[in-house]
Amino acid sequence: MTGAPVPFGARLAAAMDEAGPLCVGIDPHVSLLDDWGLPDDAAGLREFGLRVMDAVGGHVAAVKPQAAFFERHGSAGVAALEEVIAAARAAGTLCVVDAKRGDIGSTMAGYADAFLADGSPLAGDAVTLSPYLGFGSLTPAAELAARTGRGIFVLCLTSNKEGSQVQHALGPDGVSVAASIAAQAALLNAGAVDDGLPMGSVGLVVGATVGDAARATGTDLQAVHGPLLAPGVGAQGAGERELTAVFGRARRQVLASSSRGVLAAGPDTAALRSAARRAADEASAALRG
Ligand SMILES: O=C(O)c1cc(=O)[nH]c(=O)n1[C@@H]1O[C@H](COP(=O)(O)O)[C@@H](O)[C@H]1O
Repeated sequence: MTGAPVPFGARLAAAMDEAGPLCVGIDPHVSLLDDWGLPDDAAGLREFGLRVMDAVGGHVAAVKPQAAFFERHGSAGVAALEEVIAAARAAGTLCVVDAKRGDIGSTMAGYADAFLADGSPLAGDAVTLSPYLGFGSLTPAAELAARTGRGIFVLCLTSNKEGSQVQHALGPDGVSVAASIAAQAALLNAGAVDDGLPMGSVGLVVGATVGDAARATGTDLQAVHGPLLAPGVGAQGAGERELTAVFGRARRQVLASSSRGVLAAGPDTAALRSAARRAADEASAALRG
């Protein structure tokens, strides 16, 4: 007899306690493939992703393959992404598939099946989603994630400077888009709070580069009671100081994410692993101290 799956938020909290609050992004940029002596084709992507998994699998809380780089090579690239997701599963390392999907509700159900259903080759442990067709349009994904013990990370305050155009905008009620997204995520996590879980499974994406945007937009990150995926560490310039400043009292919920900052140490396995270790130690010092 199998019981209900352990919810993603609880699994992530345990993984962060054990390995430190770091996610290694698997972003096979053409320039990195070149540096690693790999071809810019599906076989190169596969090799790149599996080498990263070999180096960091079992050593970090999570990995985050960036779907865009795999999709560049069509179905063969997507097959390589599926292999990387399977390798993360085999290593017991949580996998956030960075696909940033979002569509009207009935189509969203299709994306939900692709990235969150048991048995789907593209399903990791969580997926990144875009709420800009309305937070409610993500309901099919939130519901399926809850049923399968997976998680979702909803874009809230993104690390790019253009994001503020949309995310800082005020609705008719005077509430910013970012604050409204955070409040709706908090509602979905209320059950986890009631159940005494360390975190809910509905997370937000909040870039480590956003400065005081949470305060400026009235976004209560701590009240989300869910994981906060924080890209922008490393190559985009954020470090320990920024992580502490951006997240303040919400910092224990944060999963810092670095792609190029770690990947630049490759292709040597030991060098990649120690770059990930250093990044995890920095994230721990900033977020857990
Ligand atoms: O959802 C994301 O992960 C994401 C959101 C965001 O606001 N900013 C951001 O950089 N990302 C992703 O995080 C990764 C950052 O890569 P590096 O800048 O190389 O660490 C890329 O895959 C981005 O698509």
